[in-house]
Amino acid sequence: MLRIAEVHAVEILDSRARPTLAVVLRTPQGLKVRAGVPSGASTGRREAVELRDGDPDRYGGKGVSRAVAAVNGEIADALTGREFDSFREVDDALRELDGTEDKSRLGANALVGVSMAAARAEALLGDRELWEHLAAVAGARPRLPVPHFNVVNGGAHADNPLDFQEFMVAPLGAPSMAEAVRAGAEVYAALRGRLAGLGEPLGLGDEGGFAPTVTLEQPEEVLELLVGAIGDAGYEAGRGGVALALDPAASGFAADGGGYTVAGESLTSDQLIDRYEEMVDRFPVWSIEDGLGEDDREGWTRLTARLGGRVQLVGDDVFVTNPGIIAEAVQAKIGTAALIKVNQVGTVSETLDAVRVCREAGYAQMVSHRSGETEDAFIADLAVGTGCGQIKAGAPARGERAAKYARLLEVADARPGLEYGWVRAR
Ligand SMILES: C=C(OP(=O)(O)O)C(=O)O
Ligand SMILES: [Mg+2]
Repeated sequence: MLRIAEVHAVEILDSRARPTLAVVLRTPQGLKVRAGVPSGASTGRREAVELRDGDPDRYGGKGVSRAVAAVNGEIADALTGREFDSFREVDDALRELDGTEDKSRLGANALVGVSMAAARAEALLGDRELWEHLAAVAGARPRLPVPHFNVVNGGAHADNPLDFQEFMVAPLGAPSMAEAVRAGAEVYAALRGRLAGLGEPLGLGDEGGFAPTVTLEQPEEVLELLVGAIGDAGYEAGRGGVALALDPAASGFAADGGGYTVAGESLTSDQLIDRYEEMVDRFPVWSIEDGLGEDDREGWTRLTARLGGRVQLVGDDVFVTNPGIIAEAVQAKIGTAALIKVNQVGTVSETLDAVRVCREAGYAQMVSHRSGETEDAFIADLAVGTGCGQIKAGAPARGERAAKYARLLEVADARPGLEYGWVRAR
């Protein structure tokens, strides 16, 4: 039973110095919880709509005063003093109040902050850790996820020539959460040394990975560098040690008339698939997210048929954490896994529904941060609670990313019995 005494939003800044919301929720028992709302840059077209003010004189139109006002006005009026059986009922009330398919009236950023806070309050009221509560609600077996550290940034997350957005290292073979985080940090340090040796500036992209501007243009050059850095740090590059994962975020370099442009070269979908196949042959790449654009559904089906047996194919822009869209994609044989982002669908309970649809279809899941983050580590608990076995939360540097890894370490330390690692979806 969850009774809401007060819900209140404050405008804060995210990790890109853009406004977002912090939501504070109080219960009559004197409990106070807080949630920070993340925000993406390379968003899928069918994501739930983040409400921005559009006033060019404030934050270039990116202000959130309308979303803040929605929480402090309509949402607070509707929820305060009410008693709910569960946070799912709070989510239902939020959706009903908003009244749109895409949550555009009150804003998915307003809704998701309240939803996260409600889930957190309910966990505390039941004297449970958030991950324990989410596991109970989802009917899942909790597990510590393989962290995917985004160590080189490009695309929409960096001002550099790299078209691929994310180059990640994933310690699939680590024996524990603590060893996985250590591997991520040691590879990051080794990579820093290699980049310095190349004369690259050591500036960072939005997710805390390096953003080389001078010597690297082709994705294969970055993969080669990463294999070198993994070796420098004393690890084996591969599934038994530290593997590689990509999020090209291909919608970001899709050409207008169809096809793609990578490092100035025009490629058809099939040529880009050939290129991925060569990467998988040459490098220990174990997972590719958004290898093709969200509108290239036929290409996605061919990509899945060709590479789905060799490498995990994760849908992000193409699935947008939407249970209905994922169910359609399963029918169309698109991808083998889904990225799971709470703000992409706009409530925690719909996020758990998306995870369930994946699980039933034998699709793997990777819980994800956004490129604009706060210090809130909700997704660490979500990853553990759903037992999905995978998380991506950026580089092992910068407070807003490190906070997620810190929370995973804290859970691992408190519950030595929890297993670490990736799980085959079926
Ligand atoms: C985390 C991502 O970036 P953003 O938050 O900008 O969508 C992503 O594309 O997976
Ligand atoms: Mg992505």
